[in-house]
Amino acid sequence: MSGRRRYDESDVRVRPGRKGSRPRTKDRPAHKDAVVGMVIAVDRGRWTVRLDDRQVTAMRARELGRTSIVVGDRVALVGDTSGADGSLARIVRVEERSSVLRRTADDTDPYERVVVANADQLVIVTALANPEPRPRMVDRCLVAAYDAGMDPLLVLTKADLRPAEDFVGSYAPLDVPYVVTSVTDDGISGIDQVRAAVDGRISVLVGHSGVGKSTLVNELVPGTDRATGHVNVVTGRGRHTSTSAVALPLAGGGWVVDTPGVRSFGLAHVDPARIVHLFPDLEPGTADCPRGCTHDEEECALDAWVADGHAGPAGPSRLESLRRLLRSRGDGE
Ligand SMILES: Nc1nc2c(ncn2[C@@H]2O[C@H](COP(=O)(O)OP(=O)(O)OP(=O)(O)O)[C@@H](O)[C@H]2O)c(=O)[nH]1
Ligand SMILES: [Zn+2]
Repeated sequence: MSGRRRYDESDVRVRPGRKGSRPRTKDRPAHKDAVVGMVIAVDRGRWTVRLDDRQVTAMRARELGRTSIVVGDRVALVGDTSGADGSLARIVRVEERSSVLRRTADDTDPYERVVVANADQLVIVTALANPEPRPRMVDRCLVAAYDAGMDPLLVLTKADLRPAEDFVGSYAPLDVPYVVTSVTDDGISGIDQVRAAVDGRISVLVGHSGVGKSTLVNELVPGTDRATGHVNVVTGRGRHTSTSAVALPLAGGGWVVDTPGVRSFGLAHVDPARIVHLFPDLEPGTADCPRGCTHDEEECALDAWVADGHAGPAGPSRLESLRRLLRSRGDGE
């Protein structure tokens, strides 16, 4: 069954069927006349695809089997690609992905699934107060971003309620870029910095309810009202779309992908070595670790290495940050 294994781009290209149960079409057409666009919304077996000058509703061609096609995917379309009311195109190919962001499995769905493809930045929105920041959630997002090959950006909202210093301080050893925002009488202070950071890129926004994500999105994407289900902007359908990821066009080029239904990311597959690799100042210190060291255990050689000053004065706080990220994989928050 398709659900037993994780699909990736190589599956998309070479294995159209399910585990060989479906005979591969000998004459699989090259689809030279296909047009390529980006998936901006997915809703009940229909994909909304943005082409240069129009938006097209499409279905998945049978030859693709149950291949996952998600927001951000670049897909080739054939058939009626006019985008006219009631028209339906066929997705016949999914282009190779440059990044995949996975959400974690939940009780009803034991498999990790790709939620967004080809995004290059993960914007982690956290309120400085009301609701209280959740550092462990932020840590998990950071690991997910690094693992997906995406740049992280912290957006710290509601600075009018609490200064950002303490929170920023706890991330200083990680050197994560951040922007501080607050709603004022003249609009949102800090929004220009956010805009500059997302300009021309594909950014995925994550954050818990109430942190001010909609406030930011409404400001970044004029004409979007996330609270009312952004009906007109994307799918032309109703509110239910707001539980799945959706890509919204930025005025200055690029996209923000809102992920209302995504609470957590799958990190179980992340190899500790990949996290250590993000700490080039500490990495050489693992040479003396026992085989299979988790780097969060008594035998870990990093403690002595840092104590000997090899990682400089920032060593201890860097090691603490590394361990925090390593532990965040098991949090499941
Ligand atoms: N004091 C203060 N309040 C803010 C700020 N930004 C947003 N809010 C308020 O916080 C509340 C939640 O904002 P939303 O933008 O709806 O938050 P959200 O993250 O989209 O939350 P959901 O819609 O539940 O997903 C609203 O009452 C906003 O007016 C801010 O910078 N300062
Ligand atoms: Zn170790």
